[in-house]
Amino acid sequence: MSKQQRWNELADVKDELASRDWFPGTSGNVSIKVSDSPLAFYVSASGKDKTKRTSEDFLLVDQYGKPIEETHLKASAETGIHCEVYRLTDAGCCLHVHTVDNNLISELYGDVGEITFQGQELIKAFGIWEEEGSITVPIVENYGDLSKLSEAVGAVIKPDTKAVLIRNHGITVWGRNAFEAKKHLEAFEFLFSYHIKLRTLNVLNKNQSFGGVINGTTTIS
Ligand SMILES: CSC[C@@H](O)[C@@H](O)C(=O)COP(=O)(O)O
Ligand SMILES: [Zn+2]
Repeated sequence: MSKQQRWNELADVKDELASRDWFPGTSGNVSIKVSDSPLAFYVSASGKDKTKRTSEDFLLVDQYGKPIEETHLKASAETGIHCEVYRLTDAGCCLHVHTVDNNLISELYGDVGEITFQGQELIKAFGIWEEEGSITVPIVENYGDLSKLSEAVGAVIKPDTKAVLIRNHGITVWGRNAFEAKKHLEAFEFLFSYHIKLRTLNVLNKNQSFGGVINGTTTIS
C-alpha cells in the first residue's frame, strides 16, 4: 500500500473516533505503520484539533519518533509510546484516546495495576473464543516525564497485550491494522462502560446480587 493510502486510512479512522467525541480538548493521538524495516509511521501532529481533517494532520517519523521528511510540524508529545508499541508488538496501527470511562477504570484499578474482563461476548473482538477466556489491560501511572511514561508502557506490554491504560489519562490500544485497532478500542470502551455502570448499579442495589467485581475481574451471575 502507498504512503498516501496509509495516510487516508489513518485520517478515516481519526474521523470515526472524532465522530464518537473521543478527542476532547485536542487530546488523543493516532499512528499507522508505513514500513517495517526500517520502521516508519505516520503520527498525528501535536496539539491539533483531532476532529478536523487537514493536510497537516500527520508527519512521517522513524523508530525514535524523529521526523523523516522536512516538516514544520511537531510530532505528538506521546510519539514515544507509539514507538514502544511498534518495537514490542506486531501493531500496524496505534490509537490513543481519553474518555471518561477509560479514566474512571484507570483510577478505580490503578492501585491493582490491571483490570481483567471475563464472561463478556465482546472479548471475542480480541480473537479470544474460549468460554472462560479473559483479557487483561495493564495500568501504568501517568508520569509527567514522557520518556519515563513511554518506558513504563513498554515495560507492561506482554505478547498478548492489546492495550495499556495510563492512570487518569487515557488508553493506548493497537491492532495489526487500522480496522483491528479500532475494533479493539471500541470493544475496550464497551467493556469499560459496562463495568462502570455495573459497579454503579451494585452500589445502588447493595443487597442484590446480579454481578460483581472480584480482584479487578468483572463477573456475571
Ligand atoms: C490537551 S490534553 C492531552 C495531551 O496532554 C496528551 O495527553 C494527548 O493525548 C495529546 O497530545 P498530542 O501532543 O496532541 O498528541
Ligand atoms: Zn494523551
